[in-house]
Amino acid sequence: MIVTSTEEDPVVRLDGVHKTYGKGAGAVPALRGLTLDFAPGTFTAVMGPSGAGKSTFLHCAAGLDRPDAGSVVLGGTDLASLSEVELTLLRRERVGFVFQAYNLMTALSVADNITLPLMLADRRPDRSWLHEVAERVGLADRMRHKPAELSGGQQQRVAIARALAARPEVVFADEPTGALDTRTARQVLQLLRDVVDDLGQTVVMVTHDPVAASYAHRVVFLADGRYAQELARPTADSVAERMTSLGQW
Ligand SMILES: Nc1ncnc2c1ncn2[C@@H]1O[C@H](COP(=O)(O)OP(=O)(O)OP(=O)(O)O)[C@@H](O)[C@H]1O
Repeated sequence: MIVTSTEEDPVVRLDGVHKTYGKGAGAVPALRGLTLDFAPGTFTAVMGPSGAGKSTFLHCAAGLDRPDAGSVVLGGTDLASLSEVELTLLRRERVGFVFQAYNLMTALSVADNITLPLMLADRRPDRSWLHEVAERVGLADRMRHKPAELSGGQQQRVAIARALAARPEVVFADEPTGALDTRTARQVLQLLRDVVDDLGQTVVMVTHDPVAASYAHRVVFLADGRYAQELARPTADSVAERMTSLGQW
């Protein structure tokens, strides 16, 4: 298990990232010189008080939005050097996403949802990898079902399988267990941890929940749009304690 890495290049590196919404008197600075990196094969939780810049960080890191200043390098590619089309392709082929609301296509089967990113990228599915992913998320016998026929936890596991299908360099998860009950949430979090430990996937998860964060190798705390501090080998208690020391959540 890799907890931190000093030798390998990070999968994602943000350096001095600034992002302000709006202009003039109404301008809201969301990121104010954020520098942060994520080593390969690690699971990082990103936390911080409301308004700390977590969503903005995720959008900039995943190439969904562009910083005003500073750089984001993903798998050796400086995102600022890419055109909009190239950025779309990078998101499709090199990044996986898991959202709170699953975001599955209701008309498609589980199997088609999982392979959708590959179809969009015009890539031939790697059958043995898809089989491994389906087995791992425990849905191999549900491939022909529609999302509405699955529980919330199962739908989120489909979303995780979809995120893994293209073997992305990094998976970004935004409150992936926010809509799930406690027991189901723990299963989904353990699944995320397992894909990191067993498959070497890199996962970055934004969360408000100290229990969710405790499944990560490392918790990074943001405050006022900057890196504030971090915690290795977190427990729910140690995360909750740090949260209180960072002020109002
Ligand atoms: N589209 C936008 N237009 C204007 N201001 C925005 C926009 N998006 C975010 N902000 C502001 O930027 C700051 C950081 O927002 P962000 O959503 O990144 O924080 P967050 O840590 O994810 O917060 P939360 O935990 O409440 O979701 C906040 O002050 C927010 O109001």
